[in-house]
Amino acid sequence: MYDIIVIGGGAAGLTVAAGASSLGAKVALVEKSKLLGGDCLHFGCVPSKALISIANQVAEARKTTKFGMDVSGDINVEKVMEQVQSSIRTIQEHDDPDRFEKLGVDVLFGAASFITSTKIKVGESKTIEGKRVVVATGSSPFIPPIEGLKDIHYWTNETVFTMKQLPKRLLVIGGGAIGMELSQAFARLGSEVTLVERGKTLGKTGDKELVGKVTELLEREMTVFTSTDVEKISTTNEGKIIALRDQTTTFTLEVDEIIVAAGRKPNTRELNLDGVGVKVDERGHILIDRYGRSSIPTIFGIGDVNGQYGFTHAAGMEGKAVVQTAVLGIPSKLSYESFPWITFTDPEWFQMGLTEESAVQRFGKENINIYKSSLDEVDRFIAEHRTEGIVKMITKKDGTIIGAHALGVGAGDWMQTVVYAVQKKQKIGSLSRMIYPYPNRAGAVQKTSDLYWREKLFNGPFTKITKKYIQWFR
Ligand SMILES: Cc1cc2nc3c(=O)[nH]c(=O)nc-3n(C[C@H](O)[C@H](O)[C@H](O)COP(=O)(O)OP(=O)(O)OC[C@H]3O[C@@H](n4cnc5c(N)ncnc54)[C@H](O)[C@@H]3O)c2cc1C
Ligand SMILES: NC(=O)c1ccc[n+]([C@@H]2O[C@H](COP(=O)([O-])OP(=O)(O)OC[C@H]3O[C@@H](n4cnc5c(N)ncnc54)[C@H](O)[C@@H]3O)[C@@H](O)[C@H]2O)c1
Repeated sequence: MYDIIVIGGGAAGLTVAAGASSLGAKVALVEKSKLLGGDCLHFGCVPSKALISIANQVAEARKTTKFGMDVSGDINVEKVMEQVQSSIRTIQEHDDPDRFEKLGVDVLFGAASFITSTKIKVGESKTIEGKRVVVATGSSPFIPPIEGLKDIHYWTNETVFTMKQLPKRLLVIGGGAIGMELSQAFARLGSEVTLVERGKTLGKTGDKELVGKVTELLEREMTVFTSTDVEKISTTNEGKIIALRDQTTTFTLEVDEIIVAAGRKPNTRELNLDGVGVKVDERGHILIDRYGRSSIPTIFGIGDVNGQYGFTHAAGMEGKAVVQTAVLGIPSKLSYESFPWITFTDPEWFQMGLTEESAVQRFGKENINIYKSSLDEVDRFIAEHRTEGIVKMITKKDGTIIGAHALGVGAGDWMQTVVYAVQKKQKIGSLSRMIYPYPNRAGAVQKTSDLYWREKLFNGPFTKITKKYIQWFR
């Protein structure tokens, strides 16, 4: 009898397996594919960031023509993907089954499903038993029911990182994080990209002002259609004919290849959750309480499978909390307070907490302050000719940060200071009091947080008092 059975060897499952066994629990980790690491390593974060980095290098190299460099020619995508795969292989070593076996974890390969709430079938014939079961089976690409799509070849995040030929004309369906990141990467590698989003905006949950700016920047490199549906796809000798419909008209487009990035679906179908009484929502996500427990309290659902926040760092946070709850019996809440994420477009888009719209709705306009700086006011970005972007911080009247958003080169890194401040319950003023080595990019945070003091100085009684004091001191 295991103390814990973990189903799924991705970001969430590996965190639990390593954490639980290091506390001395008897752990089994079951993985359906041949390798540990999950989506993030094999088809997600790692290959996409490797691809984005190469695409950005190509874009930067092309810019050097204006300094007299002779940069021309086409990209060999097979070679690009070789480098992408080599990034995966290097990180894979960290997720080697041997490492987990050495930690005391029994690693079993095969698809898992529930027989009872404590008995798990692995592959065709093996059965194991555990006091607690953590389901961390992740998610897969959702393929929308578009007429003609299933009859043609298309790419998803599970296949695209093995592409061998750069498409001349590429359609990307879906303007979420995957769609935005991959569209820009392929546009920079040399494809003519059309990005189609059926919703009103790209990155739908974002702060409206930043969504507008990201869209504007992407539109410089590709065609973007929002509020547009793909109605039908057919093929001819020349390519794929895409029938599109926006709010007023229908029109067609011809492309060579299609990437589908239209959302995710949880991997719960084959688990027999229904058979053991684990409740799921209408899309199949495991319904959990604030400790990550399902409707059967000894069964947990963490990572993409619970449909909360589809990020590796969410899976990690949930995994750590569940180790404490399931192994030590000390309930630890999953906490999404001050949860940040980054869309790795260039420039990067950082988001944390409330947007301006949601803050106004929640607290009322009169109860919040908005502090904004444009990157064309920050020396480093000016020096580098990379002034496209903005920092926006939203606070309560007392300076408590309730939202932080940024678009800018490297924003994902330099906005981490704000994450730390929020987690340490520091107000916006304390960000202004730090020393920022000149001219680092985090200077954009300083510039924005300085606005808080400036406002206090000019709108409060402080200047009147200091004036009087200086007169007296003279
Ligand atoms: C293109 C792309 C880019 C991304 N970029 C980022 C990023 O930059 N930053 C970020 O934070 N997040 C990113 N994500 C999201 C991130 O990849 C996921 O949030 C993360 O992988 C979720 O981890 P998980 O453990 O829940 O699932 P996974 O990592 O998918 O792991 C689930 C594992 O369970 C296994 N499994 C499934 N069913 C069974 C079964 N029945 N029995 C046994 N094993 C099973 C699977 O084979 C898999 O190994 C990206 C995702 C994609 C698709
Ligand atoms: N940088 C990152 O952290 C990062 C990067 C990539 C992915 N991810 C994770 O992966 C997941 C995002 O995946 P995604 O971008 O596929 O999903 P998503 O749900 O974020 O976006 C999918 C988009 O496709 C649109 N769509 C759906 N059907 C459509 C259709 N028929 N025609 C046109 N548009 C259509 C939806 O309106 C939606 O905006 C999230 O969990 C995200 O957190 C994170």
